[in-house]
Amino acid sequence: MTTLQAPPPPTLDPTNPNIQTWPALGLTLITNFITPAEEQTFISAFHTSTNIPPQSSARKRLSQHFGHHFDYTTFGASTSVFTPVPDHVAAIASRLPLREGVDRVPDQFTVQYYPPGAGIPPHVDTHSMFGEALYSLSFGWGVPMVFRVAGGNEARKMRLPKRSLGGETGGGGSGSAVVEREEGEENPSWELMLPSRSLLVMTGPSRYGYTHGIKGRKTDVVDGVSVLREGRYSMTMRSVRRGEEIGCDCEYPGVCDARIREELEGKGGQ
Ligand SMILES: O=C(O)CCC(=O)C(=O)O
Ligand SMILES: [Fe+2]
Repeated sequence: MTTLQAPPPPTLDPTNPNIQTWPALGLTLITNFITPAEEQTFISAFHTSTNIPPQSSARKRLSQHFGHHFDYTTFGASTSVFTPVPDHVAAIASRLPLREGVDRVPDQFTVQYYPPGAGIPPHVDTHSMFGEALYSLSFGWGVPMVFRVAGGNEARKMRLPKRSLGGETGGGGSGSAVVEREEGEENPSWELMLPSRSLLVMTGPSRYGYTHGIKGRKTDVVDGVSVLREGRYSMTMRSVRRGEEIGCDCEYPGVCDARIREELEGKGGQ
């Protein structure tokens, strides 16, 4: 059991107590983003759907995809596997906060179920394949998400010839390679509680220059009280980059797949 390390203080929206932002990080958390009734719809839909792969272990994460599936070999969107987006998912997508002229309505959706105790290793979602804004809706239960400044260790792992793949039971995120942290490397990190029915929006530094992950543990300390985790669900929403849009010019070349590809191709003498 680990105690939460507090995130930097948020900026509060004077007109809406549900909105907390960290402008320097490009991070926003909106509580009560969906109603309890919508949450129930999502949970029942997940359990009655037919496109969830068989669970290899009751303790592992389960993923379900809508739109172009996430391809765990390219870390991008599948060009061939597509599942139509159900109405309850499209309804949420249509009310996401978009920055005018910058963000597009997401067209790829990954619903994941985390049994109690399950987590997701720290990772950086693939920069080049998806639009900047990543949206994650939490439901069923609240858990803390760990953010850590991506450093040399992440950069090294991303340069390995064969990266670990996160499949249905996943190592890494549904949008990335796994980044395991090595001992002795302690970049600044903190945990942000993602309450059930909240929406997290990652842009800028939190999207490109930080890893995010969820510790696999049975208990969380919330407001000083130890609570047993229950099953948590999330829906990650991304917009797929296509053709000329694929690429990235972020300020974090060390953990940018587009830059790493260029660098490795350069080394290969092309
Ligand atoms: O469960 C979440 O909130 C985040 C999942 C995630 O990071 C991913 O799918 O890439
Ligand atoms: Fe992720």
